[in-house]
Amino acid sequence: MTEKIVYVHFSYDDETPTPVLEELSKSRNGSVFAGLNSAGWPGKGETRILWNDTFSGEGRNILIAGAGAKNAKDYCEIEMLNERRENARVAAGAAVNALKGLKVDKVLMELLPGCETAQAEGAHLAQWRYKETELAKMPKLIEPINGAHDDWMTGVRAAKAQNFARYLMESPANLMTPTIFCEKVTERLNPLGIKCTTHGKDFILSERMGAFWSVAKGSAEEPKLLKLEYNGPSNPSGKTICLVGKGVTFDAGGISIKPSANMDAMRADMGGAAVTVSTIYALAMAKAPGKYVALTPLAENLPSGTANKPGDVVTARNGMTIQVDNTDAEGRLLLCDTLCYACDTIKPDVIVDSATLTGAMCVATGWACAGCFTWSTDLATKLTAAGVETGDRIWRMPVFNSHKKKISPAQLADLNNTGPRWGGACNAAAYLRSFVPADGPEYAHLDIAGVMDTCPGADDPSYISKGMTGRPTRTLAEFCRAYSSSS
Ligand SMILES: N[C@@H](CSCc1ccccc1)C(=O)NCC(=O)O
Ligand SMILES: [Mg+2]
Ligand SMILES: [Zn+2]
Ligand SMILES: [Zn+2]
Repeated sequence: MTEKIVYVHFSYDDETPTPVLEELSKSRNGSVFAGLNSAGWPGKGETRILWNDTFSGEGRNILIAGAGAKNAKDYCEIEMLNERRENARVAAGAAVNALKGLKVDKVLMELLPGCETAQAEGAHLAQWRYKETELAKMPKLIEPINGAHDDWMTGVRAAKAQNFARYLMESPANLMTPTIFCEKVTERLNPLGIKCTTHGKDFILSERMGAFWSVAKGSAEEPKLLKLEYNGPSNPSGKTICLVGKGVTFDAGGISIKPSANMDAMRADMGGAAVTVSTIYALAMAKAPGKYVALTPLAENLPSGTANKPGDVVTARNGMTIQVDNTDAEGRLLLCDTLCYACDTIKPDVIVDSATLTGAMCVATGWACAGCFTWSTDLATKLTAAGVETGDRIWRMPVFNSHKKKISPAQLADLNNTGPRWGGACNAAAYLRSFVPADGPEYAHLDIAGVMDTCPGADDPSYISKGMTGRPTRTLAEFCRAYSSSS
């Protein structure tokens, strides 16, 4: 059987083609424009398919996707986006989505100058599915027709890293336990020269991580602390970046059990760990400069006879005592010990943690962006700038001493692991901040609970199919690249 190929081209909102599409139509006696005039030119993110266009010479399957406004800005202040590149991501994704179930072997995509990376990202993020049977319905191969192949490959790698995070997050909790997570990550990352070290229960206890252990002891699954180390070919900044990611492979809430509706989504409560390891994966695939260490504490949060009970007091690695009034606020218990461990043993210049930490973050910003909590304006600016480029945005949130006062002191301990509902994401950030010494590394906490999965019914962002998103892997990788490249 002959290979089924679809050529993908682009047009703009004012019903004008790209120069390449214009030439193509001319060479086919105007057949493409004739087809588009009949079908109607596609709007942004829409597609039209001209099957077996035989008007002149060789028959060709041609898909035209709408790339939005011709004069889209490189920085749109209202949307805080590189709009031109985001439009390219959306258009490339729409093209791939439109070919679902049509038994397409190969997509050959026109490259838009300056948007090659974004197109590869949109196309390859759109192509990915968790289920093999669904993946089989998508176009098998996506290749560029013309132009900057290196930039295209940069996008292919970025999408591959985010798709790895999606795989880790989407996997059912029985198939992605702390042990399996470490195995899967090591299997994928070790061949790229990333040192992967898995620590178990004994290490966690011997390192006095009492808060982390208090959550883990409620489950029969052994907790793990996974450490990744990647050194690029050079390190222009001379700095060490440490990434930390919450890895709760299932969060039932513990004794403060969650409602059963949609509890299955809590298989992705290890999203912070997934995007953290996938960022290191992206950097290593790109042979990016810099020195990086990633730490992901992994455990299950279940109700059981050995689980934390509301009111229990546990002691963190730094000696601080914590009253566990809500066992569902477990992420900060894993993270606080890991932050202390990072400061003590790695002594990094900067720490960025990622965590599906609070329902309050979902309420605050929904699916639009991750929340960034930091006392470093420089770090907030750099993280925000990375999101503008990748289209996977970061928004700075407040974390003040007034938030800290809501959780400390507790009645029976130095800190409470929960506080008032109001400002819940900020209160959690203030809790975490207490574990990074003021004279220690620069520090930012990303609450990624809102961007964990897609927006039901709205497919937001459009180039990511329904389910767990792997966000903001590409933004973290972009931040790391920019941070490590600056002197
Ligand atoms: N696991 C965290 C966050 S749960 C937030 C969420 C819910 C549904 C879909 C996506 C994310 C947790 O348990 N936090 C405790 C809390 O917010 O009270
Ligand atoms: Mg999972
Ligand atoms: Zn929880
Ligand atoms: Zn959780």
